[in-house]
Amino acid sequence: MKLFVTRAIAPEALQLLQDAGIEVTQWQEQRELEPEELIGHCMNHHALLVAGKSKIDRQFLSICHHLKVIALHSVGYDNVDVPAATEHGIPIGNTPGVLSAATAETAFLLMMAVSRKAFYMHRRILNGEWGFTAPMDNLGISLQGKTLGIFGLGKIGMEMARKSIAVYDMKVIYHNRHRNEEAEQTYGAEYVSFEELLSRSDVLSVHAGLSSETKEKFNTDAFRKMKKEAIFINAARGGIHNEKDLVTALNNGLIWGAGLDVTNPEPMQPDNPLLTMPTVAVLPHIGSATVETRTAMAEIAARNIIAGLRGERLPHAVNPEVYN
Ligand SMILES: NC(=O)C1=CN([C@@H]2O[C@H](COP(=O)(O)OP(=O)(O)OC[C@H]3O[C@@H](n4cnc5c(N)ncnc54)[C@H](OP(=O)(O)O)[C@@H]3O)[C@@H](O)[C@H]2O)C=CC1
Ligand SMILES: O=CC(=O)O
Repeated sequence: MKLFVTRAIAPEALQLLQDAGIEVTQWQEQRELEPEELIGHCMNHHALLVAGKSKIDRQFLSICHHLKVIALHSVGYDNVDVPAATEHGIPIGNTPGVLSAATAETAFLLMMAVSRKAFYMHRRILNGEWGFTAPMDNLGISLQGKTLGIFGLGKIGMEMARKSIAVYDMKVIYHNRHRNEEAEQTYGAEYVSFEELLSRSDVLSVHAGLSSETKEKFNTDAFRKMKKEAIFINAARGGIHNEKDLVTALNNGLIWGAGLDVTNPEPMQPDNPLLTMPTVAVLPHIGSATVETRTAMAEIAARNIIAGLRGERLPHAVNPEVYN
């Protein structure tokens, strides 16, 4: 059985695949595969492991319908046309859970950095602008006891809630489509409407997946309803906010600051005005990027591939309906 992998992944996972007798070809170039190149490789393979942003759309699936399994090296699956995969009988695997702590850590880091203008202060030092430490200079905003609003309180949101309560004794409110009773019991999280989430949050942290429902949910209309002192954090998908509207909201003082691990589009261009704003911190989509987490993600992806090639149920399938 032959597997094509779209990026270099952790060696521990390659070992699992080899032990299972699977022949692995890894794309080694430091660029994303073009769609035609991906199709070309898939024609000669039985399985695909997608590590990166390659689009698995209906056209790709109709050409590569012989694939027995596609495993994502991510929990998010907005790059896949899941209904089309199910129609073609292809199980799609993802990597939930193992990356929740690391991704929440990234959101937490951004929240702290924005609240104390840390990235901006670093840039000023690099420019030789240490300045005076006068009482009213360089002031940030304290997070102690403030209200954290979570849009999409699932596995990563739970970790964000836990850290924010433990460190800053924050009050957690959230908006999902369904109530998260575990979060309500464990963290005293309060379920609120989307409008209330906007109006009450001191920090609003986005942890929902990207879908037609969440696309550009954070736009001028939403930013206008937020507190002027609020911090907006997005460590989920850049498509959930409208970036031009975010720039305008910050410039016009509709909100105070923003921390982004994900941008719209990616990569963010170096001349983007967000990169020079004092109350903005941007990271290049490194949410799950620790050695431990990426190894665990690769191992789950490998286990999904092995199960799929053996005709067994994937340990983590995005489309379990494929087995009906
Ligand atoms: N920056 C990075 O590197 C990383 C980013 N991510 C992103 O984080 C996302 C979340 O991951 P994870 O926590 O594991 O996923 P979960 O499925 O555990 O949580 C997602 C939450 O979002 C809620 N949600 C989904 N749609 C909506 C909606 N339309 N309105 C309100 N709430 C909604 C869901 O609740 P309900 O169904 O009740 O609405 C659920 O609680 C991933 O999809 C991925 O895009 C993940 C890992 C790393
Ligand atoms: O963005 C990363 C993911 O796992 O989803």
